[in-house]
Amino acid sequence: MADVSIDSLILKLHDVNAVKFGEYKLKSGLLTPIYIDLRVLVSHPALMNQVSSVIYQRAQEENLQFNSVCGVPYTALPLATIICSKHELPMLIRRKEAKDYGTKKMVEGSWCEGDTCLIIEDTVTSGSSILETAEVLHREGLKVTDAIVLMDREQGGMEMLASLGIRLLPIISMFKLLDVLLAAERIDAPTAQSVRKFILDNNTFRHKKTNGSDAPAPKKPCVEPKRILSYADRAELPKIHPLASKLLKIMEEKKSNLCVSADVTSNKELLQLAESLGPKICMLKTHCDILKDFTEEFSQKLQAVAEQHNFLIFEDRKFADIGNTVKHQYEGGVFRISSWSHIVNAHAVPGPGVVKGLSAVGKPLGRGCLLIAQMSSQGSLATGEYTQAVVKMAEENSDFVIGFICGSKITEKPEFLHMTPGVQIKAGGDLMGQQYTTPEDVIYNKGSDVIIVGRGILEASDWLEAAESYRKSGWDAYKRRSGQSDQ
Ligand SMILES: O=c1ccn([C@@H]2O[C@H](COP(=O)(O)O)[C@@H](O)[C@H]2O)c(=O)[nH]1
Repeated sequence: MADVSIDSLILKLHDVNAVKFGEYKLKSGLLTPIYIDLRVLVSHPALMNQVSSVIYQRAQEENLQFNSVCGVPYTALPLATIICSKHELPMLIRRKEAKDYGTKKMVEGSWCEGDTCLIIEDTVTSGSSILETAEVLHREGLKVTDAIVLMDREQGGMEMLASLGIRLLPIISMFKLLDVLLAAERIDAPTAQSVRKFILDNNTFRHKKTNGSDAPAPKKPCVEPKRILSYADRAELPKIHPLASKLLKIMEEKKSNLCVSADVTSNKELLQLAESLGPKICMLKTHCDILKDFTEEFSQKLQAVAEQHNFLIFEDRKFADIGNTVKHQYEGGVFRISSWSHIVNAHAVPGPGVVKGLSAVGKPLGRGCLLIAQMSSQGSLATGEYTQAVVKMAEENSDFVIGFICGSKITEKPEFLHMTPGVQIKAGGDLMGQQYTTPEDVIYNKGSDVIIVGRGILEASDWLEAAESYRKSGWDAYKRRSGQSDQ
């Protein structure tokens, strides 16, 4: 990053009272225990310059291609001005109200039809201000694909914008800010905890989409919607990984985006589950280390059932060590996972070495890997900047990484598959922090591709009936999303 580290930037923002703790009202009317007031920056020119440099540097690091820059009025306007002036970039100004004289334009500046404009924002909660600006720019014939924000409150803005084709790139995310202020003893642990709880409890995207009849009608996207490719279209993409292509074809053929999480503890039960639910699923997820009697013979039988019913096996091993260690864990030991599992997954925490190690074993076998970009459990640290870094890691290793474990669509690249656990017919949770959302929410609202369901099926009195009901919900949501609903 630019001249300053993110940690010192956070402390400087706290010094100038741009981060306030107490009780404040958000644009939505909601009371919040933390308020980010970046309007104060105009009185601190050195800090203003530092913030502008960090934003510009982010655009450089991401290699963003754009023709102009537009700051969301008003706080981000001077930031955009400094960046454009220093780097001689064309700037556009979005008016909040049209003039009632002269040109009556809503956007000031010059541009050509089809130009791409980079949006800059100071703080994001729901993403609605960025969306309003993007809509105005779009009406003027401009494209918006990316927005850089200094402070992401991590309350669903990123997901909402992603669902409309705008990637949000945050410099500071709320959880990072809290960690830094806590470590520097600027706030105490109960304050940090109460803010974390507020953020997790008030996700504007999840709330709007899952709140049924109380929720306001979803805003019609005014940003040019990207053409929604079907699973079958995506299976034929020139850059698609062969295993991802195979899975997409299975999904289309079996009309199923259901992955059953086979969290049972004996070989016999697991084989029974695979045999009975095989026709309903595109993928079976295992945790081989919870089986009390795993044998190589069992793994061979499981492969035969997968072959017979045309589904893939995904061992949810969540590798998270250095490359050399995961290579051994994947290939050897009691489980010899690479010999029977088509897909495995990994945390990105160790850095790209974890993918290199797994890829050394899996790539020659035609296997694929999912990176864990988000988790369904409450308080997960895999959010914001971390999630974005995981997407980048996947893009850099797309010869082996075929997609993500995530809560919602996190990249617009159609070659990557999005798979979401924490799914039940009713939203809710368990006593150990698991959070559930519905098949409709995951596939239709959040744009994921595959629902991963465990106890929603395993605890039902009739596994087959429950699996069919999840298959149907997931498939109907996909059909509605791609505008092919026949309901
Ligand atoms: O973020 C994650 C990642 C993995 N899982 C796994 O999915 C299943 C979910 O089981 P349910 O019974 O449907 O809760 C389970 O195997 C987890 O290990 C997840 O839940 N969240």
